Amino acid sequence: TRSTRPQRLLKAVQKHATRGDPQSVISAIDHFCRHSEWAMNIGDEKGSILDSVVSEVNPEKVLELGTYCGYSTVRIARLLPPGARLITLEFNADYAAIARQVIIWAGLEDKVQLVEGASEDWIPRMKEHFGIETFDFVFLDHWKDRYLPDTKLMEDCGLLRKGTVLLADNVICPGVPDYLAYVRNSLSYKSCYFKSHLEYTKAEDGLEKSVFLG
Ligand SMILES: CCNc1ncnc2c1ncn2[C@@H]1O[C@H](/C=C/CNC(=O)c2cc(-c3ccc(F)cc3)cc(O)c2O)[C@@H](O)[C@H]1O
Ligand SMILES: [Mg+2]
Repeated sequence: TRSTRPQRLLKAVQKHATRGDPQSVISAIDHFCRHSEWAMNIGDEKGSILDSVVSEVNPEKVLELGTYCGYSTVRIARLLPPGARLITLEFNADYAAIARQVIIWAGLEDKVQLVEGASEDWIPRMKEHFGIETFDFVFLDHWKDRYLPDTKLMEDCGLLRKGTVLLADNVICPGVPDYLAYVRNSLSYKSCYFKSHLEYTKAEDGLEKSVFLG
């Protein structure tokens, strides 16, 4: 049977990227998506904004919602200081399998814990299962109608502390109107918009950075 797009993306990484070199993995995926097949990775333009926010926060504990093929997982993990940890949640077994291989090819498996499961099931278990008190940085890039309920769930589970940074992809395209209204109007967040473009296209998209005020 015909291979899937994530399988072809992984093949491109294993063919063109140097094992243990995260930047070459990032470049191989961006080349594949720009010249072969579009895929919903954050991409190089928004990815540079993600890099700058991660570098500014310099987080010890990171949560990513929606691993997909692991592109943003690699972008974030490559910037983390020694001892820092990234937990990424992915409930599609096929995508999780591809992402695991991409993360291993980048040589970042020691910094990343990929959990195969749904955010709503695992957010409430972060403390007892992973010994996580609070997260320093959260990247939201899963189903767009889940950004808001999962943010409220993280608040209710006490996983956000004064200063935790939430960074949300696709706030324009496909768009997350309910989430945007919440973080921009809530007195518990200081929010700002980074205008950019939808990955590998000229369409407008952007990232919303929201700092939890406690
Ligand atoms: C049920 C909620 N909980 C979840 N828990 C764990 N993993 C989850 C969850 N939801 C979704 N996922 C996973 O996250 C990923 C989903 C991402 C959804 N992203 C998009 O739809 C998206 C879509 C576009 C896009 C933009 C313009 C288009 F014309 C077409 C597509 C661009 C993007 O950057 C996107 O992120 C998948 O790997 C999915 O299996
Ligand atoms: Mg996205």
